Amino acid sequence: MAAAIDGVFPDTLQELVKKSKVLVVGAGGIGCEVLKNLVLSGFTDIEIIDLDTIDLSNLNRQFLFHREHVGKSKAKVARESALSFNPDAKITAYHDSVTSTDYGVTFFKKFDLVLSALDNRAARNHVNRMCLNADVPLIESGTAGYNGQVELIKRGLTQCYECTPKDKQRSFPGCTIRNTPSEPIHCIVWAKHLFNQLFGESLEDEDISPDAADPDAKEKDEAGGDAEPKADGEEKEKAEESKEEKEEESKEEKDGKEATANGNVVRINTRQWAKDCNYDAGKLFNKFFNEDITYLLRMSNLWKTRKAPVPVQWDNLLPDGSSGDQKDVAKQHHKVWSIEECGHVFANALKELSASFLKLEGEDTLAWDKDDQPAMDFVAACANVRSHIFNIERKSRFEIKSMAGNIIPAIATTNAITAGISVMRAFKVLEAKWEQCKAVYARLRPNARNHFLVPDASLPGPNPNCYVCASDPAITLKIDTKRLRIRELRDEVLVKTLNMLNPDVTVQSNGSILISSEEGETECNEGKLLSELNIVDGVILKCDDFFQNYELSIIISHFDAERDQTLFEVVADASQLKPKEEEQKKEAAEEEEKEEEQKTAKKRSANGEGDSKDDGPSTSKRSRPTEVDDEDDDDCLVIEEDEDEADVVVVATDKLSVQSPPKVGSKRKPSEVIEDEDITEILDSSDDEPAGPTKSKRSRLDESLSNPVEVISID
Ligand SMILES: Nc1ncnc2c1ncn2[C@@H]1O[C@H](COP(=O)(O)OP(=O)(O)OP(=O)(O)O)[C@@H](O)[C@H]1O
Ligand SMILES: [Zn+2]
Repeated sequence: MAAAIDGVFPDTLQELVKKSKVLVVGAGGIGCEVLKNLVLSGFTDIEIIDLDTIDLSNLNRQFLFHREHVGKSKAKVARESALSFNPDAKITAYHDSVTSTDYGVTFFKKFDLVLSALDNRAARNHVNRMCLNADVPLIESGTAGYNGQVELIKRGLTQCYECTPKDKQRSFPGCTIRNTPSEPIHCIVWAKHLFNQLFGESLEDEDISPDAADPDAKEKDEAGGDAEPKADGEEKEKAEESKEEKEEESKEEKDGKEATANGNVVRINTRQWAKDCNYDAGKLFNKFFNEDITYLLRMSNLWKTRKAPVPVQWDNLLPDGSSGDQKDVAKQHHKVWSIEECGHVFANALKELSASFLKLEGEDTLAWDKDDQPAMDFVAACANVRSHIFNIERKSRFEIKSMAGNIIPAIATTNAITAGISVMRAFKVLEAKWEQCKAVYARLRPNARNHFLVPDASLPGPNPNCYVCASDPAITLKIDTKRLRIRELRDEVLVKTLNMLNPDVTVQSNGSILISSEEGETECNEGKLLSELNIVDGVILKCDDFFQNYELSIIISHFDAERDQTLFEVVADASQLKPKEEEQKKEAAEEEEKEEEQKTAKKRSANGEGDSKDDGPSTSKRSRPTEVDDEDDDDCLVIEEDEDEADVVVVATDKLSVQSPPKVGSKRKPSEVIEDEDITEILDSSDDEPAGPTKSKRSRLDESLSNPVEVISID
């Protein structure tokens, strides 16, 4: 405990360190380093939480763990190892998710400071909300490869984690994944879904079979609208059949289809069907890569402007029933496997996965994990076969692993530097030297002043429009109310996008309950479209997450989504949604301006002055502080705070505003629930917009909404 030695720290800081209670969230790459630093700095009252167990692949950078710890709780082993630095420290470890209801606001209030070392946005958002509620300073950190970032979040003083919109996580529409992939990632996502359909948690919106209701597959009439497909041939039949099926089956598991002798289609569950086939590699391969592709080819409209896929047959691929014993192929991680090799890998992985799956005896499912060899082999092989079929470049297993896991390789040094900065920031927080707690960015290349660590120029204050930390948060939800269902509003919008845990939603105008956090209370609403319940343009919803002590108003703004468009978009700052008239005026003014510019440019080029530079439209959107331009960096060898980071680029910030105290939880009692009949009655009484049938027959939620592909970012 070097820092506890007299003279290392000023006495006051030494005292503060000794008597502070801190929480570390995450015991991975950064968390292990943070814990070690805290203990070595003299902190003696620490709690640490991590939901995971130690994986072999963690050992190259998580130095509190060793080979014998593989499979054990990260938090618990981290605690044991850290105690070896100071056996007198009191460290409590929780092998649990920080989002569990066991760790509510009261739990967070115990701490003087929270240091988060997480790897995903959902958990970060949650910790952010808990710290705001408990009014505990949070030091938030993250790394991505050589880039690292540490920032302080303190209620009323700084931006919170959700004050600035984050880059959209990359996601793909369902019909692109199921019908018209054009990039390797589309095939990788499809292969992961296939894994889940066979062995994992099978989600309806991860269906891998062709989507016959794809609007692109329909004929367009002269006006450009949707027309029914041609009445002749199987195509129509299939589309009709699928339409009906989709309408009737929405919930239950589905997928496999087999034609009986009399031409009827018997629906069977893909998972069950695969089991019934004894996981015969040839049969499964032919279904996914031959029959389903042949079916897709019948949707001829899809291939008018695209290159048509070419089905692959197992027997042509691996003649003579070749069993696929080439085990070593799968070990060639950097090689791009041939299609035959993919076939071998597929067969071997299928054998292993099905054996593991059957051992579970229907009680559980397998979880896809990039570090699980057969699971990764399976996805790599299937993704490549599909890529081959759609004439997309194939990738090596190594590349696919990185794309499937969205991995930017973790760099131990960056983690160590970032954790070091986190703990140095912790000292400043304890001393309440807030101005010295500016965010710091670690970067690969030195800036013009030869610095690798660059602090922000200022401590950005809270965004008054933030939908989390503002005193009365509200968002506008642009949403296709004719295609999105209440269940999707809850799961995709409120939980996945707005990060609530278990929301209650009421309609502001009449208090009717749309979504209840009590199980079963509003089940009858779940399958209904928003528009069916008169949740249409202009309606305001009140959302309340009791556990997060979080209330949010949602203003519904309806739009008709196009085929490849996601069905909703959260607009945190309502001023971005200009009234239509104003928008038109603005567009007209811009148009005029453009014409004017063009005229000037023409004149200039006529005068030999060259083209004018188009700087593109300006945006008033605030962005998260990003790394500063090299030329703009100032003396900032970090940590020893320089007060004069003068010409560092400053991201527009709002003035500090004092937060209102956290709201007292006001859990609604079940007795206040309005029965379904009431809802129907109230909703029917509104004539804002008729609850007409949906335009598109697709009943599925776009892939993009249901399975955002996470991209690790350091924000
Ligand atoms: N909700 C959560 N509650 C508690 N811990 C969490 C939660 N979400 C993520 N974590 C933990 O945060 C840590 C982040 O560490 P890190 O980024 O090094 O990830 P990793 O899983 O150890 O490594 P990699 O993802 O590169 O294999 C992980 O140990 C992870 O288990
Ligand atoms: Zn905020």
